[in-house]
Amino acid sequence: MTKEEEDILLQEGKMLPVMEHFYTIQGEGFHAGKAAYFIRLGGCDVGCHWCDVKESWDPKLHPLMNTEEIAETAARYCKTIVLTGGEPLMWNLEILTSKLKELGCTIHIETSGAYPMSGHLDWITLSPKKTGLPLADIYKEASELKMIIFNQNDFKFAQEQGGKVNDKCELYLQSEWSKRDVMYPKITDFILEHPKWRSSIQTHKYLNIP
Ligand SMILES: C[S@@+](CC[C@H](N)C(=O)[O-])C[C@H]1O[C@@H](n2cnc3c(N)ncnc32)[C@H](O)[C@@H]1O
Ligand SMILES: Nc1nc2[nH]cc(C(=O)O)c2c(=O)[nH]1
Ligand code: SF4
Ligand SMILES: [Mg+2]
Repeated sequence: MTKEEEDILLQEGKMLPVMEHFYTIQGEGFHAGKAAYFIRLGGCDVGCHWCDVKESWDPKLHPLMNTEEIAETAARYCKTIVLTGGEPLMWNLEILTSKLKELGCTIHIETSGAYPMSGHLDWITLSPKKTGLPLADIYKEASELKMIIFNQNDFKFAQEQGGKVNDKCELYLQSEWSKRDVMYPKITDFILEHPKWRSSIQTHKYLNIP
């Protein structure tokens, strides 16, 4: 296949760069503890210096896979699918999510919101980043807001972003992993003062699962 032919299939969402796909337990946020099949798409230019999957950033390092085949594989394991990355909204998710819906799946997405929404998404986990702010449309659609706390300034950013989401959106503070010993005590104090927020912990890292 030529580069041009590949680009067309990517634009149409018929093929997608898949870094990895695996059956595990959702570790974070509202659905923590739930079995889910994760599809991690390559490609992200948001540039979080503490990102725990920097290997995902360059999409060229990840093989293009046939979208309908990846959907069929996922749905054989589980009907809860988590699309993540990288930044999954960099890609056209129409075909992937249509196929997953046809197979009876509920589709969750983990996103920074920095790219336009596409496809059929049942649960949107929005995790805004200062280096690539969410586009305006996603705030009214977000199911949960998951703010990463790396330092004290991030509480202010969390409150700003919390003011932009819809009323039904669940609000979470999650410490950046390497700062957890310092930041969870601060997150605890913050939540006791602002009880509409809840804490989220990357439980999969304690369980030693993907
Ligand atoms: C790797 S990102 C991929 C999806 C999307 N790019 C995003 O940032 O939402 C998945 C989730 O992990 C969070 N995350 C990434 N690195 C982290 C770290 N070092 N500590 C805590 N959470 C982290 C992100 O904020 C996001 O909520
Ligand atoms: N178990 C598990 N839960 C997760 N929740 C969000 C993740 C992600 O990287 O998007 C993630 C992940 O990588 N593993
Ligand atoms: S937006 Fe997500 S994938 Fe991209 S650098 Fe930040 S945490 Fe990593
Ligand atoms: Mg992760």
